[in-house]
Amino acid sequence: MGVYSELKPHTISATSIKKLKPRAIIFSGGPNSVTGENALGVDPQIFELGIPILGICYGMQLMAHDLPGGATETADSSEYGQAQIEVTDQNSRFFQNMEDKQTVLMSHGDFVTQVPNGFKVTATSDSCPISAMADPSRGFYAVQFHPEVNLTAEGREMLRHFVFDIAKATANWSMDDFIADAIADIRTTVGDQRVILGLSGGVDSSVVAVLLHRAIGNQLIPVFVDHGLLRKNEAQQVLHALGDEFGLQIDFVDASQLFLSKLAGVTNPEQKRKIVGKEFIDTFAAEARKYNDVAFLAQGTLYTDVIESGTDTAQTIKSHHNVGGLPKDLQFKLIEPLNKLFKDEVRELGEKLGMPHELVWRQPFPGPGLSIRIIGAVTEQRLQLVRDSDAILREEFAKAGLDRTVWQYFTALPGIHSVGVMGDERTYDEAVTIRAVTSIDGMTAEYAELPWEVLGKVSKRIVDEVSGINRVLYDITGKPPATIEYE
Ligand SMILES: Nc1ncnc2c1ncn2[C@@H]1O[C@H](COP(=O)(O)OP(=O)(O)OP(=O)(O)O)[C@@H](O)[C@H]1O
Ligand SMILES: O=c1[nH]c(=O)c2[nH+]cn([C@@H]3O[C@H](COP(=O)(O)O)[C@@H](O)[C@H]3O)c2[nH]1
Ligand SMILES: NC(=O)CC[C@H](N)C(=O)O
Ligand SMILES: [Mg+2]
Repeated sequence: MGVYSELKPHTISATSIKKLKPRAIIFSGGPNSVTGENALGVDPQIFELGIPILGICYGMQLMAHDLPGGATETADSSEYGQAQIEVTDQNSRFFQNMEDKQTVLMSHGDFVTQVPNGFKVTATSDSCPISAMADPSRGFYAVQFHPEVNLTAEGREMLRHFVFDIAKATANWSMDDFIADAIADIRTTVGDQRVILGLSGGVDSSVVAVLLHRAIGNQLIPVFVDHGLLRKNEAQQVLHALGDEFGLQIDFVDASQLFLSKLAGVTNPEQKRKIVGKEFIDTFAAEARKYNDVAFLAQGTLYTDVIESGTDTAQTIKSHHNVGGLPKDLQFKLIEPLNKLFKDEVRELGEKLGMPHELVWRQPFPGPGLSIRIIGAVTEQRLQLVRDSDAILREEFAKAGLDRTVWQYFTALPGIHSVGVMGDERTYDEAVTIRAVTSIDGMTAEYAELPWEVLGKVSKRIVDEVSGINRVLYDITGKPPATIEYE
């Protein structure tokens, strides 16, 4: 929204907050329970600062738990997914000028059962009678649902009401400030040393490449690793797009045999991710040894990667190879200019930096590549199945124009074998699933509604052309409760 903001841990004292002179405080959600052993609390003086507070999910439950008169309890059944709420307070500034019925994302097991003194209920639903509450006299607002995710249809508007109408913040922070600050920062940190950049051909690392190139020119060494887990023809395409066309001097390393040998027989998803993380670092280190002054490793790490990998207060959902998958004794200092941004912000940045449209809007591809799309052990043969089926899917999506509307789409091997009959012969082969989602930042996603015709064509082609696949499934789960990738 163009408002400068900072993320702080729940342990920050009211005195430290006061020194920062914030316009408002937002308490985020979290996996713990405010009534449980591992509850994360705040300094009670925070409520006396006279600063507006918005509590979201855990944040709301915390307000009800800490403020006199309120209560939070764990109910018998949880609520995960989109829900309809009804705004009951027409004068609420949080919901001003909005329809009474709102579609929101609920993701909780605890419920506020009594609003604290001074609060009133501002929205309700059958499954969550206190869906929102407010005490406008103190500037305290709270919602059980998640206005910060795109599955809450009017969430952004609600947040705007809080930020601008209630907290009276001003929008004076822009991507241009971000570019200038990031470049200045990189120059100060790096001095005259060299930086290795993990370059994947994806949006994030390409944006980092442009920022670094502007900041330190030829002190940058972009390294692109083929770990044997890339998509069909990907290595050639990346070298062509970023090397030949974009003009980067890319250091290309074929480490596929090494990665595949380390992954052999490994089935645990977290273990796979850690192996990939470590092998990447070892590969970068081997490249760094060719020069004598490389102290830094730059990566296109986004905030999503950080938060999903787990922090002091956020649970590990999956260890992204570039964060949670890094070895403990990392020999590089990290440069990660995008680690507070989300994908949509990085794309905006890419556009501002004048990067090619196809690159900026390329679908994300995870660093561990096809290894996390193969449930069970990764073998050359199974890689071939997922690689060939994915190439067919991408080709058909491009023909149908779906590559422009679907956020991410790929095939995966769920590890199911089933009986088929092909040419009068019995088969007992693997199934492949199609995953296609719409999203904005990858934090939440919905399965894409695809034309049957396209699905049918993809299914037929995969079974006809990829020997070893006899069944094609379509995954219709959102995130939450699933995630986009399979591991
Ligand atoms: N094959 C690779 N070679 C070198 N570095 C890589 C490779 N794959 C991933 N990385 C590093 O890991 C980081 C995280 O990967 P991630 O897939 O999230 O970002 P990306 O590839 O830059 O963008 P996108 O999300 O669009 O695929 C990258 O930004 C890059 O620094
Ligand atoms: O570079 C990456 N390293 C990883 O380890 C990783 N895991 C997931 N992803 C990508 O992140 C987004 C959210 O993924 P999930 O819903 O599967 O958690 C999706 O866009 C995923 O493709 C990764 N990217
Ligand atoms: N998303 C959240 O903040 C969840 C809060 C709490 N863990 C609950 O289940 O109700
Ligand atoms: Mg990638």
